[in-house]
Amino acid sequence: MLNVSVKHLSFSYDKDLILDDINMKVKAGAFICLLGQSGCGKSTFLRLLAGLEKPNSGEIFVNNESVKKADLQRGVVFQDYGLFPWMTAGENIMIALKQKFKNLSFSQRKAEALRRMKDVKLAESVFDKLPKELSGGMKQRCAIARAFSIDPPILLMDEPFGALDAVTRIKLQDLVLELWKKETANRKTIFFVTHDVDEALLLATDIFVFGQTPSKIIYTHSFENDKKLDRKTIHDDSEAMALRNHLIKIIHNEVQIKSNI
Ligand SMILES: Nc1ncnc2c1ncn2[C@@H]1O[C@H](COP(=O)(O)OP(=O)(O)OP(=O)(O)O)[C@@H](O)[C@H]1O
Repeated sequence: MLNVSVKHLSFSYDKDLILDDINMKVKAGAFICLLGQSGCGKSTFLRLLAGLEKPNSGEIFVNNESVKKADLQRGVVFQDYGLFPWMTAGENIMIALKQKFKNLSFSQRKAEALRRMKDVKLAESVFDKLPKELSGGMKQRCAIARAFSIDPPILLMDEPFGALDAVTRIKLQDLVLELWKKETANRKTIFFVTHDVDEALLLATDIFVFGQTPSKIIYTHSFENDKKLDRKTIHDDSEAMALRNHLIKIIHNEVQIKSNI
């Protein structure tokens, strides 16, 4: 389990300042949801966490070690699945396993890939199918299986369910929560970008809201004792409803807020 801290992080694309002095302390095993308007820099922030971009100033630390480049400690799941189109679903998982577990034989990797597919409720027959033969939900299950197969202590998820229909989205939200919760001793620290406040309320132990560019963190909310809301509470409970409405107003600049941190 790994803690993450972000200290005075700033980042520009050429001359455009996108992230301006971002600070964050995240405890190991937290489920962090990142909210903010389109274009505010959430994906950019995830790319910095992944080590795919370098900050102009400031640093990201994972257990006090500065992030300098991408590595297998941080897995990534993208909205567009990121599967190699020329490989079958099974091969997409096996190639990730090969990177991480170099000593596994082919049959061991195949067995592990099948086990990971079962975890995300994909039938064995999907193993030999190409991504183009799968529905969006199946592709995303495959991408999730691949990310979990290398067992990264930190998982970065960039709007993973943004392209899916409502029912599939609900199923995959439940699946990710189930996978995250079942690792009680070694829970992953998840950073999850979403536009959807309800999704954040359902998944998050902590919510961070980014303002518009140059973006700062303008609001945070942590649930006490990592208590999680269920779907019914989000829609029926007055406190949860008030938080939901408040978050929506903050994201859409309807309330003037400097920062609550
Ligand atoms: N490779 C790039 N080169 C130049 N500018 C970029 C690049 N990637 C993103 N940007 C710009 O940086 C800003 C932040 O983009 P980013 O994708 O991080 O925002 P976001 O909050 O994730 O948006 P969305 O919610 O729409 O995905 C935007 O203005 C975008 O146009």
